[in-house]
Amino acid sequence: MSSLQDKINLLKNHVNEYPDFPKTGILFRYYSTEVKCILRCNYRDLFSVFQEPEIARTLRDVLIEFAAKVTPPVECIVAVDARGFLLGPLIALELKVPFVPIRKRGKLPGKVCSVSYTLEYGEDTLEIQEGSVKKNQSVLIVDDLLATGGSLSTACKLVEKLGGKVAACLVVMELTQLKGRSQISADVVSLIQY
Ligand SMILES: O=P(O)(O)OC[C@H]1O[C@H](OP(=O)(O)OP(=O)(O)O)[C@H](O)[C@@H]1O
Ligand SMILES: Nc1ncnc2[nH]cnc12
Repeated sequence: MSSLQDKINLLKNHVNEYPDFPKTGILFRYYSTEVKCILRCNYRDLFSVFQEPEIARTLRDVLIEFAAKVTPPVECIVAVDARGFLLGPLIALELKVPFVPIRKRGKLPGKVCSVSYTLEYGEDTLEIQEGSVKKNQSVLIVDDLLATGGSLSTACKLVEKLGGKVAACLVVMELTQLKGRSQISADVVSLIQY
């Protein structure tokens, strides 16, 4: 039986990396005022993990192990468009709690709550459906990757606007040099750090 660290190392070995995606030298470069330099980050593709069912099963098991330990116990899983949707429902089904999506602007029907955030060039908006998270519900927010923290901190704001309590954020990968976790007041757990 392999240890938790063995499983995480196995996952790390199955995340494919691409140096110049989506565009050579332009996207996935981050300006961080903290470290006062331009960082070029390889694109980390979580989909490669899902090409091998045994590795995907390992990812699911590890995420569930972390999610089950969150206090107060998780009552709702929220995940961020789009790669977060690979993970959120897997955990929600096992924990027998609802799954709620946060999507990019204009993708969710019905009444929505919106929060905008700044990107290196421009602005983006994330949305959640009104009433999808209940008042005081203990929420776990899930995503594949934490970079600058813009997406995850905006997701926290949306959950809080609906009256939910962010118990923790869980990501598979964290680009630590970008210090994204400093944007988030809730606990942040990452499985793999680069
Ligand atoms: O910490 P941040 O700087 O906000 O970056 C992290 C976000 O970037 C990626 O999503 P992306 O917007 O590329 O969308 P996708 O999942 O639809 O590919 C990733 O899935 C995270 O949600
Ligand atoms: N380096 C990266 N790889 C994959 N997705 C990302 N989203 C933001 N930065 C990323």
